[in-house]
Amino acid sequence: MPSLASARYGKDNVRVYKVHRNQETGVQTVTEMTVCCLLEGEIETSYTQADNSVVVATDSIKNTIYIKAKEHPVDPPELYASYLGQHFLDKYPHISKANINVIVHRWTRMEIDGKPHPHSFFRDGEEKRTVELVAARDGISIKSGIDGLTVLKSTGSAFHGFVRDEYTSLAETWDRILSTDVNATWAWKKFPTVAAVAEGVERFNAAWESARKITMKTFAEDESASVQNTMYKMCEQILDAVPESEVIGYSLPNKHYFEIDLSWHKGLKNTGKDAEVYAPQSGPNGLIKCEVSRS
Ligand SMILES: O=c1[nH]c(=O)c2[nH]c(=O)[nH]c2[nH]1
Repeated sequence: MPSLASARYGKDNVRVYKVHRNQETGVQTVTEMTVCCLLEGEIETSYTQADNSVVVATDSIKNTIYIKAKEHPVDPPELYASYLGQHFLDKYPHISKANINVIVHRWTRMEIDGKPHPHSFFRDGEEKRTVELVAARDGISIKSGIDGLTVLKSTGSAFHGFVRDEYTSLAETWDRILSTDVNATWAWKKFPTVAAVAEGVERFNAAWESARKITMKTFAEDESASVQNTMYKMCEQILDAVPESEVIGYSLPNKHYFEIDLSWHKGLKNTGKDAEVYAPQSGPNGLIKCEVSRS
């Protein structure tokens, strides 16, 4: 006899834009996000018995996403997601969990003639700020993150000493190109209430800035022995910088740049210390992940 093992539903890809207009200075500030909201609870009969009396329509969920963005600040996204998630628990007794994902897109203020422009912005990269939040009856779990921060260093990275056997063709290297699209997350200790999220709310933007700085500084300055070792150093530092974080995670593709032997053409030297022109690879790529927690 089949039984419903798990179920959640809601609205995905809800695009939201909010502007704040400072009436005194005339300066406007904008936020653009993509929101996903999926509900769980006593909703089994909607699947098993066509009982729609337990269904908050996904259209109403979409409306709620807009209304909560109007009623509350959307910066930081962790606080907005908390208000949104808690709303579904407060309003509908049969809903036990609201899973909220927020992706914040970059709109960076333009500088015109050396001055920040009051209402014009540009997209300075596809990097996103992310929030994965679960609002439940026993509290609010939040994982914040960075996604799609593309970085490259042209030296200061090595990879040697790895297993060599009859499957190995990769040469050891003491100087290689290192490039990746950073996905980093930091999970917060559970918050008992929205009020606890709101109290000391500066923690969220401060953590995002620290994580971003640590990621870039460590990437740039570490004499990397491997992706594994460099990412572990990043995790250690974020745990230190963000005392309320519990688990730091990284997922890093190793985007390969291959040397090209051009010696067949007039003896051109383009390998080893003479390598200048490389072939960036779109795949396959390495994929290295880890999570680091406090022991
Ligand atoms: O930093 C690296 N880690 C690996 O595990 C690995 N494997 C590989 O082929 N190249 C690399 N580079």
